Amino acid sequence: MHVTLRGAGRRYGLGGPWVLRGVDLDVPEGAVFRVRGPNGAGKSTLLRLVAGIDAPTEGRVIGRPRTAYVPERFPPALPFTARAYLTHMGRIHGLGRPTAARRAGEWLERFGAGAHAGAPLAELSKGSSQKVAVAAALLAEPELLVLDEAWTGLDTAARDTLDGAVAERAAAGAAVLFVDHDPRRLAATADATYEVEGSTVLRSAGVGGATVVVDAAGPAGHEPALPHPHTRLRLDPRTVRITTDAAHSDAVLRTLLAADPPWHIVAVRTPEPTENNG
Ligand SMILES: Nc1ncnc2c1ncn2[C@@H]1O[C@H](COP(=O)(O)OP(=O)(O)OP(=O)(O)O)[C@@H](O)[C@H]1O
Repeated sequence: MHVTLRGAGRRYGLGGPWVLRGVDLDVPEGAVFRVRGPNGAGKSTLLRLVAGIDAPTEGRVIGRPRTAYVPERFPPALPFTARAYLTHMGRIHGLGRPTAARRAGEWLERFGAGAHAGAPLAELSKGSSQKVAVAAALLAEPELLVLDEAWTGLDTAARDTLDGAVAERAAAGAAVLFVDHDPRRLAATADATYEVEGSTVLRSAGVGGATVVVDAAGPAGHEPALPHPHTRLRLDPRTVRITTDAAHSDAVLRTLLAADPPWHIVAVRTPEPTENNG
């Protein structure tokens, strides 16, 4: 089962600014999608809507796969040991107690936290708490895995383990949506990148390939006719921001310049792929 956002918008408080608006996003089975954007753009907000732990202020979220969500900050002060917490989470996800307890132990071992199984959560280090948080998400074998900077605080070995576990879940047909500040994170696994920009969510071109951003000005209110794969964002009545991949950017520019009346190219830029913007 996949999850779809239709015209989804979220704002906090009465009359607060729209963090997200008019978001259409389809997260199909087996897809691994990265979400990028500057601090405060609304990435966590988007992930909470997709994970179903927050509801949109307007618009709809369609489909509710069995979901596991790892938040940016894991509440560490729960009155459980690591093993008991994981077993409890497994039970919530419908596992029998023996299976939940066995998987709890296996995932703690896999993340190099086996020694902490009997430790109260409140006494764990930040990194060890994070291992428990990702183990809790993985042991339920969710259909949708939502990871909000879940790698932060993990040691190198645990990061690699999480990369591998995400690839495994995707291969098993689960959908994965993640935010991470390392641009190389899951580069080989991710199918697409979505940019949260100006309260909308735009699909970037291929993850490995360069993205080209073209700002073009034309007659007020006109939409450029572009047969090439791209996303667009209206910046003002005359100006449209077109994002495409490098392979199509020349054709996009030619089409804009050959239009009648021609579009004026205001700016062309290639966002640095190593830009540390999540
Ligand atoms: N619960 C909340 N109540 C009020 N405002 C909120 C709440 N959650 C988020 N916001 C606001 O919504 C905007 C987007 O926040 P969000 O956490 O989604 O951004 P982000 O892209 O994940 O940021 P970062 O990269 O810093 O983690 C921010 O202006 C933030 O202050």
